[in-house]
Amino acid sequence: MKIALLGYGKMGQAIEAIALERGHEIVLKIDQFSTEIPITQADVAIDFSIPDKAYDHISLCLENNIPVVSGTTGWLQDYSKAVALCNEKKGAFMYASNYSVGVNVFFELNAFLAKMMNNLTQYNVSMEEIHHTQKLDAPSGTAITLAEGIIANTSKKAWTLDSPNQDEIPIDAKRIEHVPGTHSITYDSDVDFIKIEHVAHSRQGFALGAVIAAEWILGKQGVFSMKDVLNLG
Ligand SMILES: NC(=O)C1=CN([C@@H]2O[C@H](COP(=O)(O)OP(=O)(O)OC[C@H]3O[C@@H](n4cnc5c(N)ncnc54)[C@H](OP(=O)(O)O)[C@@H]3O)[C@@H](O)[C@H]2O)C=CC1
Ligand SMILES: O=C(O)C1=N[C@H](C(=O)O)C[C@H](O)C1
Repeated sequence: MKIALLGYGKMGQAIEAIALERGHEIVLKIDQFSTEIPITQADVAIDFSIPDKAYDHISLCLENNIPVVSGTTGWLQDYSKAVALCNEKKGAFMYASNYSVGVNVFFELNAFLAKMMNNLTQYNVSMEEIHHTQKLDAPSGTAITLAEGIIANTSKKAWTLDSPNQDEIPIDAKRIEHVPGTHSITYDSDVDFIKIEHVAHSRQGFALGAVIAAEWILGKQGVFSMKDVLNLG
């Protein structure tokens, strides 16, 4: 498979290593200095860039009938536009806030736990995410997906980085050198707390998941998520 890497930073380079190991070819590497993107050289594109560029990358791919897998976070105000363009062009597009298998299992666990905790009003829910200091967005895309999982299964209506009101889930976004990605959810009461946590040891899990998603999307038409790729039962 001929892959275009739209964004060739920490994730782009981790994806390149795994894609080459799996027998693929990298035909384009785009960074902030790239002046043109000859996307039609590629069979599939993988976008891990910056929030301000993600929609431009995705729409360029869809306009040129190139399937695109995006992992860039912090651009979701344009997500519905990307979905509409994909449907109009009969293209193939996937976004996931986190491509690792472990986090996708964690998303399911989070939803299950939220459902159980819904009527237990003595518990207060909160979330913490920790990432490296170069991260541009806060909270992380993964934290937003986790918050959406809680909102869908409880009376909570929104998340906040500030002091929460009764309807809100507080998210504490911490930035610490070299941390690849840690997310935890805590339900605290006067007598105990329940905490679930996912800790990434490195970027390998995100990168492998993105390459598997790119292999999977080739030849398909539609708007997909990582849930479509993984058979979590
Ligand atoms: N969904 C998931 O599983 C994961 C998502 N992410 C997300 O992926 C994104 C990238 O993360 P990461 O690789 O760590 O970030 P990096 O900062 O290491 O890489 C970003 C890349 O985008 C490029 N870039 C910057 N400006 C432009 C521009 N104007 N046009 C084109 N490219 C540009 C940078 O170029 P240059 O090198 O020249 O600066 C760099 O190659 C983030 O949004 C992050 O949150 C990260 C991990 C997992
Ligand atoms: O920027 C990162 O590094 C990461 N970003 C993603 C996010 O915002 O959730 C996924 C992962 O946690 C690493």
